[in-house]
Amino acid sequence: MGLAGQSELLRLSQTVLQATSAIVRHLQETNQEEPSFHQNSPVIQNDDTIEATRILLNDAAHSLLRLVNGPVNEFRSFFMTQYDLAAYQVALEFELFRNVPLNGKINLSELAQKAGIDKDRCGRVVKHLATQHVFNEIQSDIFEHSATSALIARDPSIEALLLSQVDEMFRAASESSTCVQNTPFESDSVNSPFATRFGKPAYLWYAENPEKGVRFARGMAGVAQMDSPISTLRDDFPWASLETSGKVVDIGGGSGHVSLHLASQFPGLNFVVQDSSSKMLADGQARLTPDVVERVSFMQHDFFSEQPITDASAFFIRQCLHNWNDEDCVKIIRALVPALEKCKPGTPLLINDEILPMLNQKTKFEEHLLRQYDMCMFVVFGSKQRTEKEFEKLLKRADPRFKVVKVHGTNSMGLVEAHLSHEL
Ligand SMILES: C[S@@+](CC[C@H](N)C(=O)[O-])C[C@H]1O[C@@H](n2cnc3c(N)ncnc32)[C@H](O)[C@@H]1O
Repeated sequence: MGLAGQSELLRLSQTVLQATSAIVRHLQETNQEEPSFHQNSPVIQNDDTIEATRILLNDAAHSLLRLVNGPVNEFRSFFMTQYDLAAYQVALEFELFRNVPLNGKINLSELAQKAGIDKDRCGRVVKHLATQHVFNEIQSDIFEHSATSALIARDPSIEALLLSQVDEMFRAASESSTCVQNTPFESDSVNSPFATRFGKPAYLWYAENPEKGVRFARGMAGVAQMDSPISTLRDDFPWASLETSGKVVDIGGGSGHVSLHLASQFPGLNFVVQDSSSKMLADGQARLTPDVVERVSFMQHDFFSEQPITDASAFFIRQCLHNWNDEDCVKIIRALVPALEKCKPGTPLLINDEILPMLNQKTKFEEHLLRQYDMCMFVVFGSKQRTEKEFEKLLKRADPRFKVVKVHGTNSMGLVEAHLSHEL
């Protein structure tokens, strides 16, 4: 029994019921069909309130099941997780998702033949996945897509994302403790599980394996669909308050998809996309649309070198610092100081990254998702996600005159606004 004499299990199940009822009401009020596992099932169109309800539901349902299952049953489900990944690895690598027809069905012999593998292992993999509603086995040895498997078949960026995770990242993750054993007090791209497995840091390995690099980059578009939508950025910061014709410098901006989006929303602003990769910059240049072509430019720049633009209205750096350890981040931020000293006082440095919550600031469900990214950064780059305080510490280490004036944004991505005081 809980503190108030009420059953904790019932309290959690009531939360599950209330949250589910709110979602069903939302579907009815907005004339949406309920989702099913069918391959053409609609997905729930959320607004912010329903998204908050979905999080509450997940948190309560997971806690409820964990309590009812108890630790032994929990570990019975967990300790073979790597074999779930093994099934995904085979299914993705041998294109089982593509080979099951959308809006049709296929028997096992034909599927194995198309995949070019033996019928026995093909069947075991698909049947394993079907137990998680990834594919439906509609009759013995006859399969069709489920909503989940159909997404992989339809969306190349999701397929690429999953492939790079179950291929190189899964292999890299398995070297995590070896990496820490090798360098117990040092973590960077050279001393990362990825480098332990592949012999070099991820960015060098991808440069030498361009087909995997392209797959990785395509997968990043899949991540943006799930977790770091750039659409919310428009409202996360008062961009329109920057001076007219102001210049926003998008540091490590890749091919500039964020600047292109913001430029289309704020016709009074100009953007300079900086990146070390000439390939990405050329890719962005080729994607300029007439409405922004005059206002978005591209510049090759290494963010460890002194920032050359000294008349910016804002410096913006998105999802770059989480790829680097603290020492490197301090160098990246410090390279901006001479430029900020020459810009107008109050010129914002905007750091757009996931922000790890303080204890109990978020539900366990949400914190777990964020900490999965943190472990991902450790495995791939020997780097980390940070709390607001950790960002503040980095800024102060780079220059004690930095002050965090506000943290914008309410979803998993935050926008830390820092100013450099011009007084000594
Ligand atoms: C995770 S991506 C983020 C891209 C973009 N800001 C976004 O949010 O989609 C990191 C970016 O940092 C760039 N990068 C890596 N090392 C760099 C360096 N030394 N100088 C400038 N850019 C660099 C990469 O080329 C890549 O585009």
